[in-house]
Amino acid sequence: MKIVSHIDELPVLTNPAVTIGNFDGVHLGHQRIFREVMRRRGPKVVISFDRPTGFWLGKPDYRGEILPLETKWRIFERFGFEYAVRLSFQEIHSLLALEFVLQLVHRMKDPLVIVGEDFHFGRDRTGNIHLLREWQNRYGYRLKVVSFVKKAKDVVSSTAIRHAVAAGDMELAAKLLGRAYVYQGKVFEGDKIGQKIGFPTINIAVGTQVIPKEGVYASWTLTEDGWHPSMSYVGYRPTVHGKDLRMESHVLSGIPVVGKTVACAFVKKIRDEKTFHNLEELKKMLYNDRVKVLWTLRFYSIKKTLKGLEDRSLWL
Ligand SMILES: Cc1cc2nc3c(=O)[nH]c(=O)nc-3n(C[C@H](O)[C@H](O)[C@H](O)COP(=O)(O)O)c2cc1C
Ligand SMILES: Nc1ncnc2c1ncn2[C@@H]1O[C@H](COP(=O)(O)OP(=O)(O)OP(=O)(O)O)[C@@H](O)[C@H]1O
Repeated sequence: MKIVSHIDELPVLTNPAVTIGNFDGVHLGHQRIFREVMRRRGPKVVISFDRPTGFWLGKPDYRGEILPLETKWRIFERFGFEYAVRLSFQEIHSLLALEFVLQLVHRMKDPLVIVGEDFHFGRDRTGNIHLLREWQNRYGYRLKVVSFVKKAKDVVSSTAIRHAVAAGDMELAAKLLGRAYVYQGKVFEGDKIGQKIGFPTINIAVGTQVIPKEGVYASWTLTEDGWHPSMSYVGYRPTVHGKDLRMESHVLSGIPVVGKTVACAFVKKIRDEKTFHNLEELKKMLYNDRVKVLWTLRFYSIKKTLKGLEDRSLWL
């Protein structure tokens, strides 16, 4: 997949199928659009942003990215896109809807634009599918609107997924995403207390993705040597009077973990975080957690957890 940073850096494309959006998460709704694009013969183009617009606009319900920033582009490639335009928000947010359409048709001959029902674009989100429909003949493109994907009563949207993750509802997040939520981050050295009590942990630096609610999770942790069943903790470590929010993963097999960056697929929350009187009590609880996690993961192989997106190269 060729990635460019402006539409006018694309070669002139004939009959391309083009889609536009944040696509944070590449959730089930986005996937329906991508499948529509892939059914077409012409070059396949995705136009997206360096970071979701919610981040730049400082929306109060924006809690971070769903996908690690680079992973989103790798998943586009995996879906079969041949070209990706990686626009910076600063550049695009002041463009009028019409200016955007003109840029598009300047570089593309008879493009087919494929978007969802609630697609908005251009300055102040003034562009929408009604305008796009109206302008089709005048500016020389075709429009295909993909119907909205819903999961029973649940709306599939990046916003809903961010909420689910922040609330610790990993099963809902996975239902809307079509795979488990994955957090990726750099490893840093902790205080080594975990080692002393027989539960060494990988400490994952907090980055810009949505942070799951404080608690303990059944998870899979990806290191340089593959995915490992694990139990992960998000919280302030009240038992040891911790100060900052930590994300830690204990690999159940105890295999020494290598790598500067790891990824953690959160499968299911198994309990809330607790304050223990001492490390002995915490240790006892960790043995219980281990049993619960092993039991939970019996039903979630890594293949079932990530639905074909388990390649290391997508996440690290
Ligand atoms: C599965 C798991 C569950 C945990 N649950 C709690 C908890 O409920 N309360 C708490 O204070 N710390 C909890 N911890 C965090 C431990 O206090 C922490 O791993 C320990 O302090 C080691 O930190 P270190 O790696 O920086 O040395 C948990 C850790 C893991 C791996
Ligand atoms: N559930 C869905 N079904 C079909 N298409 C969808 C769905 N959700 C979003 N889309 C479409 O995907 C494209 C990209 O939209 P965007 O990434 O902004 O999605 P979003 O999930 O609605 O995000 P947000 O929650 O931040 O508004 C748009 O064309 C949009 O209409």
